[in-house]
Amino acid sequence: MSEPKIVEVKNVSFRYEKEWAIEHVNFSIDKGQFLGLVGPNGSGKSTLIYLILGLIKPNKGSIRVFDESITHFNKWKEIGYVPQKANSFNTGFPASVLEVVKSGLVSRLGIFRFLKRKHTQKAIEALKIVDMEDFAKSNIGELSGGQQQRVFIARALVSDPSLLILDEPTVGVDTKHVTDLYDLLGRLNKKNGITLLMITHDIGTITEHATHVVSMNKTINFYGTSEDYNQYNAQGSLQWYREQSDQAFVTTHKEVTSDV
Ligand SMILES: Nc1ncnc2c1ncn2[C@@H]1O[C@H](COP(=O)(O)OP(=O)(O)OP(=O)(O)O)[C@@H](O)[C@H]1O
Repeated sequence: MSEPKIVEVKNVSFRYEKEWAIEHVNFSIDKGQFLGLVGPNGSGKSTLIYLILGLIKPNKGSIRVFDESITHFNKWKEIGYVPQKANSFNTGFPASVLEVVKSGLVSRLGIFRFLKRKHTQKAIEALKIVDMEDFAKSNIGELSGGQQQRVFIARALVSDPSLLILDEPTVGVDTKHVTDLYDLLGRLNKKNGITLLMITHDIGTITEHATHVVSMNKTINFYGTSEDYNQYNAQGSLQWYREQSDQAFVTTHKEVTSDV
């Protein structure tokens, strides 16, 4: 029997007011995948993430996370979330790196439980994963954009999630540190076994890091492996889909004729 999906989005449509923000979206994420979600501004990427996080409800279709309907799901510690522009603290922001990471242990129910020593220990462990333990006592506002982003990843990792969702983590991070950030994400995925879903505008480089890609503009234009996405881009969508349907025809034809 195949393993249950980590995320399963089935025929989902959502509108904020009159306009549909996303329509008939279908895709799933298996355990261990690193899925890059790409698309132009306003194409519905963040909306899709809010739906997966249960923050808004689909008007049509259904979503399952960890093999449970999103409407009943309550194991939120399984999901770490790094929101868009998390790294925008100014130098005056009065919180230490350790405090920011510990705040990731506040549950969605708002129970404030993070003052215990073991929680400090958990936060330090999360900072170690992102190579930021030396900055535990620093003020968050004193760090660079890339360093702040690592702290926010540590904040999302502090509850040991199996799925990490990141909304454009490379925005505001300089080129050298973008490479470091991708190395970190690769390590979390391959070494720590964390499934990743990441919104990005790095269309040129995402396939070097992600195993799978969803490209959307309200509806899904492409969903498949990074290898196939490179071919899809190289050939143009029309040619690519033509070849796919030709191949499907040949396969089906072979199956049918060999059955005769
Ligand atoms: N709270 C809201 N109320 C009404 N419309 C909204 C709201 N949030 C987003 N929208 C609209 O929904 C559509 C999808 O927006 P969304 O933020 O999901 O796109 P996105 O792909 O994440 O964009 P970006 O790459 O710019 O972050 C856009 O047309 C946007 O204007």
